[in-house]
Amino acid sequence: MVSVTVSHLTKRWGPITAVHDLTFTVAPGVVTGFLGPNGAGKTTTMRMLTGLVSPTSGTVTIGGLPYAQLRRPSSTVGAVFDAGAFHPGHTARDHLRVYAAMGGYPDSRVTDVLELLDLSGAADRRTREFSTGMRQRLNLATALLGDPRVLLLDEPSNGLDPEGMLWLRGFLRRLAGEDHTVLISSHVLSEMEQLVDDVVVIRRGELVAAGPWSRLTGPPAVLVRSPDADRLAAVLRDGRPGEAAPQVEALDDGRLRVRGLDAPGVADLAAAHRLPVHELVSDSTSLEQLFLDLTTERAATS
Ligand SMILES: Nc1ncnc2c1ncn2[C@@H]1O[C@H](COP(=O)(O)OP(=O)(O)OP(=O)(O)O)[C@@H](O)[C@H]1O
Repeated sequence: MVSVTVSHLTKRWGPITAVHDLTFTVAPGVVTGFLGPNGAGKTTTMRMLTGLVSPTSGTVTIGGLPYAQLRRPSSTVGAVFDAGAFHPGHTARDHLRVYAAMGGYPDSRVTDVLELLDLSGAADRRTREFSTGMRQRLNLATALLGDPRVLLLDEPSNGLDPEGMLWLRGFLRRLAGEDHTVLISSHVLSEMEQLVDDVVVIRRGELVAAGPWSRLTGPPAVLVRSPDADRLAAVLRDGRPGEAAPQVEALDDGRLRVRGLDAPGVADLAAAHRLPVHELVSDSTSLEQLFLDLTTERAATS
């Protein structure tokens, strides 16, 4: 099991401090989201993890060693940065063969990763015909040629459709389940909700929050709309016998925000009291708000 440890990492580009005194750990066996708004320093950090950019100060170790001291870096760390740097006339198999030869991996690995990434059927098609989702998978296949224990993905969800996102989610979950260490950056918090276990949030190159997703977001909330909101609020506040009372907040738009009771629980209580429910959704807007609160200037001054 290989952890990635970032310690007091700083990167200055001339007068710009892209990353400042950043310290965090990425654990194996979980998917960690690396979150921050545009320009926060995610790409710069990811590049420092793979030795593509050298830090001004601070260190990065992978399984206890700096990247430069890894015996076979591409069999320890696989990284996916920009999508689509393929020769348009090459087939997927051609592309992977070139990279396998560079890494010193046998051709059988090409067949393995094509299969792993659901690309066997497209192996002999030219990459110019590939969709965004297929390009992403070919990028992943390239990164996984050396069967690395650590996978770094910089904004992999860019341009992916819902089906592509669902596939990516399943794939990364599987890797984490096999004790891989997975770090995935994004500036879209809602896309990460179903995908990551842990988060590292940065703003202007500095750490804002790190830890399990659930600690960051607090208990999940649901939003419920009823024409009889006041009575429903009273019923929900009473909760279920023998359980902690849910928190209920009346919102300006007439809906109630409920914490401490899930959507089926809210629906069952409303039904038991014959109260009509016109809408019942999980509260994802609060996630975006949380992200904004964490990463905007207001957070810095409050
Ligand atoms: N090669 C470079 N030379 C000079 N400045 C750079 C360089 N690379 C990044 N920067 C600056 O460092 C800061 C952080 O950029 P970075 O690309 O790491 O952020 P990011 O969080 O990945 O953003 P995005 O989500 O937009 O990709 C920005 O101000 C950017 O302009």
